Amino acid sequence: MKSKETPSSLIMIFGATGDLAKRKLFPSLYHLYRKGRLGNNFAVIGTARRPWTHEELKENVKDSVLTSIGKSENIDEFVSHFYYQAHDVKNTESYIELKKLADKLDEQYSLNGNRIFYLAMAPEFFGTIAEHLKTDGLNDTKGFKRLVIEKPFGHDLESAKTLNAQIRKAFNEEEIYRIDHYLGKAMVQNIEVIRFANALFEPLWNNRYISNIQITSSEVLGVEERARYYETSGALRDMVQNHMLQMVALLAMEPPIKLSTDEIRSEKVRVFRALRPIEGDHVKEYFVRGQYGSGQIDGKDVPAYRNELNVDPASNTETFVAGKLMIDNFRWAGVPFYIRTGKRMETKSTKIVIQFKDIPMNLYYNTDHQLAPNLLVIHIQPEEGITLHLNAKKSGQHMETTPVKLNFSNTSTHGINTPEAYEKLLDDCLRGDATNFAHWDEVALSWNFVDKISEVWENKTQTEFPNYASGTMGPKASDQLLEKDGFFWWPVTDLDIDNC
Ligand SMILES: NC(=O)C1=CN([C@@H]2O[C@H](COP(=O)(O)OP(=O)(O)OC[C@H]3O[C@@H](n4cnc5c(N)ncnc54)[C@H](OP(=O)(O)O)[C@@H]3O)[C@@H](O)[C@H]2O)C=CC1
Ligand SMILES: O=C1O[C@H](COP(=O)(O)O)[C@@H](O)[C@H](O)[C@H]1O
Repeated sequence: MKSKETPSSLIMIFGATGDLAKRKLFPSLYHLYRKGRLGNNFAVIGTARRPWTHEELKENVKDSVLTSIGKSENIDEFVSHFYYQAHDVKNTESYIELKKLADKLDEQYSLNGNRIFYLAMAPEFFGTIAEHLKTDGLNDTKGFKRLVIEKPFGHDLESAKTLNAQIRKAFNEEEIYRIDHYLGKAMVQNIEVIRFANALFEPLWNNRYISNIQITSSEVLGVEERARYYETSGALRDMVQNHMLQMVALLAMEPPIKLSTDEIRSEKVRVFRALRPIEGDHVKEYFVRGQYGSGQIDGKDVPAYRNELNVDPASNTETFVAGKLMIDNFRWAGVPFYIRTGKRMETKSTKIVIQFKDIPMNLYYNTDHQLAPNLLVIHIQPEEGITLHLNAKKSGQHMETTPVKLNFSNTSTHGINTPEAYEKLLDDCLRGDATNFAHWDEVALSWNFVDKISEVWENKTQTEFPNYASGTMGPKASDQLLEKDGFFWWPVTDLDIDNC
């Protein structure tokens, strides 16, 4: 559970010259500082190989924050808390220098030995850094020690186990914060509240009333500069193993007995344990993979995945996945959870559609329009909110129905901008709340599920790649996946709050 006190802490960012630090971490720390969530007893050490000075880091932090807030502001006081130490994570001696600086700042800012180590670096370094933090005494202080680890947490179950064993030599499970930034998104956090704080939904949240659940997370961007990583990952490892399965778990879990980290995590783990394994010949029945071809985005031509920088021209990597997940427990027996995610799709959107079963008898059957099913749409991004699709009487003399929508827009209610996911997660970590981070058991079970699918895909080259044009919603087979069950993907753009 979250502590209400403003913590004092040293925050050490490994990979401080990188993209994540610049685009997400520095601005998030600034927002926390502005809101008084960081207090004044903090110091940040940025490290990377580049021979920057403290001043160069400060300039970079300034630039990143001002770009992010889009206006000029005096942030010198905030920036004065930042320090830089050039450091190669493979070099033992530089940890000794790092420790000296950390101990000095600890005293200067009265940090009580509290330390957060944020690994914003390529995953191949995670294990080495964790080991050095222990052997070189950086985590040997009297305060709290927390290790924040970026994704991907391994490449498969085996490598994830190896990594976990490495970091567990230096940190306890309670000290490890495995980031899944979707768990910091306002509306992902809202799933629990919608379900467990509304008498209206919880009684209906089961296979008696829900016919299917659809989760779409589509991106317009292509692979950009990340092909080296993405070629070894693909959409299944990049998005499904973590973000998509985490959303499934939050939608499907039983109500926890209380809102503690352990209780929530244990309910999510039970969902992963109930996930029907999809393996061997069943993979093609339940899962569809796609790779984008060339096409048009916003009227501009974009290249096929195989023509992107650093991509193998015969690449078998999937940039799109659609799947049907079954949760074999009492609550969800028979209810498909459809997921789809991909790059270079028509629109940037993450939405969850809960489709309720039709009413038992339609009194209005003979009117012009057949009754539309009730839908609960949870808008995760870019807009944040909920829409409930109902049927009402059309105004006029006749007894005709018309679909109506009840909207709640999170952004318009709570101000212009809800906090960035990273801001919330950093705040949680500072306060020792690991609820919105992935526990090892969740990571292991989700790799176990995904490995069985990737095993089949890696052994069988997809001869039809590319199989969807950039700017579309994926391959035809993704639509057929639902059609064979008598459903269809609700078009995400039609469901936008603005279109209501
Ligand atoms: N960028 C993003 O939006 C997201 C990133 N992530 C994850 O965050 C992590 C970082 O990603 P990102 O910032 O994009 O990566 P970048 O490649 O932009 O940054 C990598 C950082 O690591 C440093 N580095 C590389 N090798 C060494 C070394 N031997 N010793 C010390 N420092 C080193 C680099 O600095 P230098 O060259 O100066 O040494 C740089 O600061 C990855 O795990 C990624 O998967 C996750 C979600 C989103
Ligand atoms: O983790 C990742 O997520 C992003 C999508 O995140 P979003 O918050 O913009 O939806 C994805 O582009 C990236 O490939 C993946 O590594």
